[in-house]
Amino acid sequence: MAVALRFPGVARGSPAALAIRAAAASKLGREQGSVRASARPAAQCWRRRGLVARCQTGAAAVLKNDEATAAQKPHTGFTAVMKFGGSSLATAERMREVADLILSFPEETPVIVLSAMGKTTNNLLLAGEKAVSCGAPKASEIPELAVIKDLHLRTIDELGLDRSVVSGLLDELEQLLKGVAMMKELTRRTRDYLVSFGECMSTRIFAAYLNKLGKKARQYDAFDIGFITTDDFTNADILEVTYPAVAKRLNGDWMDDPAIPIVTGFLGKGCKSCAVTTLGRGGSDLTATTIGKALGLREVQVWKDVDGVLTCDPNIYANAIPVPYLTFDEAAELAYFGAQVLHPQSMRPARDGGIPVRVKNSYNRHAPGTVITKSRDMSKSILTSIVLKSNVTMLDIVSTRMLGQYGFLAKVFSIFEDLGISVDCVATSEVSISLTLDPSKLWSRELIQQELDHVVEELEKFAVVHLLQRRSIISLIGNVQRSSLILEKVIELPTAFNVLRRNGVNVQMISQGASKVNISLVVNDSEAKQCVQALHSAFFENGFMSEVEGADVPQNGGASLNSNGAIYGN
Ligand SMILES: Nc1ncnc2c1ncn2[C@@H]1O[C@H](COP(=O)(O)OP(=O)(O)O)[C@@H](O)[C@H]1O
Ligand SMILES: N[C@@H](CC(=O)OP(=O)(O)O)C(=O)O
Repeated sequence: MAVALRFPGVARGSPAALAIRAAAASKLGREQGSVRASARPAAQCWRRRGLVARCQTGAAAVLKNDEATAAQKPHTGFTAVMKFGGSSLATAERMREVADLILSFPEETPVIVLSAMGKTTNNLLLAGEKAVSCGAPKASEIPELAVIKDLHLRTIDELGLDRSVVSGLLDELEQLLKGVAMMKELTRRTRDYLVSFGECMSTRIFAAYLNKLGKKARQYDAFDIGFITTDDFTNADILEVTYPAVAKRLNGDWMDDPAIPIVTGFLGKGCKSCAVTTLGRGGSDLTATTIGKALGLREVQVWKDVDGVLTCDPNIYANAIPVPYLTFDEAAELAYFGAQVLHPQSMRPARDGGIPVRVKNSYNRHAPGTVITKSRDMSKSILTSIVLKSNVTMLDIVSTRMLGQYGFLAKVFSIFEDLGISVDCVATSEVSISLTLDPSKLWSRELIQQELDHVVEELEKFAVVHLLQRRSIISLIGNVQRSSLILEKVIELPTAFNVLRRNGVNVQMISQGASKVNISLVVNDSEAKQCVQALHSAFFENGFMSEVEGADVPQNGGASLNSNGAIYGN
């Protein structure tokens, strides 16, 4: 895969372009011919996987991805990324503690990634929604704006900083809300610009505070240092060009004038629009792992308000316990299926770069946390965590044709493809299929009832369709090698299903993905929490794990269910 490195102001064929070409080639130990340096006029684009990035004037050296990253890594004084989420930065007191925590690792030269303070992102979104209908004269009086101003100014005062650190941004924010109020609309693009104020303010405050403590720090807005994304506002993807650009900027600045970088999480710059984009809620985790990969660092630490990744969401069940080790695959699956603790995409750069991720508790810094790596000793592991994803839409589709007809599944999936709707869990037989629709995709596309009706209408041309809403997916994230044991436990007496039945829970679908890291059960939303609690007790609290540890267990493909999934009745 090729990426383009741009060097603004360097003309094609100029001595500088030739020098870049020669330097890149020699760095890679390659023939000069394998590296192309060229100049391109402003507004010309380079294309990658169909995505187009508009670039400034500059020369482009085309290298392979990993080589490009290597070429950008002549030096790094940096050792790790430390990311702190909103829950770690809720007040001035918390900012002090986080600064103290960072300074308690004098051996580290970290890159710091910060989210917005506390609930600031939610408050910004609420303020934006209220601005749409309140009328321009009232925009300054939106209560959430007052909460945001109060939190940030109070924090500045309590930390003994100058209010000018954020006063300009607060004025701009108020102007923006007035603009939204005048226009009476909040587009996704404006929404991203609006929420960016949270991270822009928290990083400025924190950098100023570290400087005040005598630790030299430099604030960065991610959209200004090479975080280039797609233009999918509110849910943008990071483009490959980001890695060399970010490495070049952070390493370059460090070499010129060493200072701890304090980078805004969650934000990027759209490749075509050049506007501020966001990476989806919780996206600062992804910013952190992206920087970790770009700089080839030893590890990425994400500091939260819990003792690591837990066996289930502690808000659903207080008996959840920390999981000490996870693989990238397990963590990605866990995040994708709804564990709010990590951003679903955040494991990708870490896995690609082979950078371990450590989930730690900023309120309990000595707790060991969770270490996420490429592989781990799975010999004693069975079930790792139970995850709940609520408000899911499920479809039961039964072919009206006889058995033996081919093309049924293909037809079903081509409809979803045509309508651009993403499917989550699937369980199938030859003539019927149950599936759930990915709610995050529904949210980001704001899929409306009309569209769902359209899906059903299309499917009804060749099938009987039941649309079932307000369902929950309960995902059992577990050991690849012992999925059959988990299934036995789920299905057979005297365990989980029995527990579920005793609790009157009707399991409507079971699906086991091909990766076998994940077994999913679909139940009604109203029964889901009770179901998670019952499963947690059955698996984690009744000695089951220690009972089966080391037991001679059959490998994949449990007798009860087809490994590609099966409908379990309704
Ligand atoms: N399996 C889980 N393990 C740990 N935390 C979880 C899990 N599922 C949900 N959570 C929730 O995720 C929260 C931490 O994630 P998040 O709010 O994104 O933190 P931060 O804002 O600090 O990045 C926890 O407070 C907890 O309520
Ligand atoms: N502030 C953004 C981004 C983020 O990552 O936040 P946190 O780290 O607090 O989950 C959000 O609330 O979505």
